Amino acid sequence: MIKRIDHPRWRDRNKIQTEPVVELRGVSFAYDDRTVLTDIQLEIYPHDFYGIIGPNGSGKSTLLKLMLGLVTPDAGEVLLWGKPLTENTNRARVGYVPQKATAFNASFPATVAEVVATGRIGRRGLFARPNPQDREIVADCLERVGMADFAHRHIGQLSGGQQQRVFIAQALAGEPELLLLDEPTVGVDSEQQSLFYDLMTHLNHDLGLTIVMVSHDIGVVTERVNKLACVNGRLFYHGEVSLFKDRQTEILSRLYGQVVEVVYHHH
Ligand SMILES: Nc1ncnc2c1ncn2[C@@H]1O[C@H](COP(=O)(O)OP(=O)(O)OP(=O)(O)O)[C@@H](O)[C@H]1O
Repeated sequence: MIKRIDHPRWRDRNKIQTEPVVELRGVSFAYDDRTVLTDIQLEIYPHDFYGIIGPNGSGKSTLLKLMLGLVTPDAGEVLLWGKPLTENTNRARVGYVPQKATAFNASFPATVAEVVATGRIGRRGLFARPNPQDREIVADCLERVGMADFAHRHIGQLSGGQQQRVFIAQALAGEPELLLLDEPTVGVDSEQQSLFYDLMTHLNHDLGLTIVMVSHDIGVVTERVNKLACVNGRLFYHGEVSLFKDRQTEILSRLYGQVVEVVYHHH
């Protein structure tokens, strides 16, 4: 699975990448008549590890859904790799781990390997039988997330943190170049959380995967991502984390409407 991602254009990290992977141009969106996002303008570039933070109900998940084409903007445009989403034939290049993916019924009748194999559907079609290459990719993705030993266990019998790794493997099985994750560390203990971020850093640095992640935990996120969007109906900040940190108190108090103390976890 790495071969396709590990293309020379991904390897040369010093080369200036001019085309954003994701671009939102003046995007507004309402559920029925309730406006959730207004005039969102942002670009996400190859190799970005991009965090999205904001209060509850501020439109973070909706922002990801716009990038995925699960909802369509009322105004403005969403582009992936320079093409409007409506014309995009490359959705298979995007991996998605939705919110609460880990709230799994313990009796769900599927093994870890079967769940990860469903991540191949975008590549080989719904009814095609898995071939040896599919099986190799599934095994490789489980290995990558440290879950190879659990391949034949039932998904419902795993802990939240283990299930989370399986769903990341499922997304990776589609060989994405862009990985979108919605609150992936909710309900995961701090040790698993740290391992999760190590895995994301590995995928981002070593495989050149572009990662966009919604999170509540400002302290951890700002230690790990390189770019950040602060959203609450509109964008309050969008850009380098280093520049965010210089103005963090002011940005966060505008974003949350109160003074916010950021807790940093040191491991
Ligand atoms: N399918 C839907 N239909 C109607 N309203 C919705 C729908 N999905 C979300 N909303 C509303 O839109 C607003 C933004 O929701 P969204 O899930 O994008 O926020 P969020 O920042 O991800 O929230 P949280 O941090 O609580 O997960 C919320 O007020 C929510 O209640």
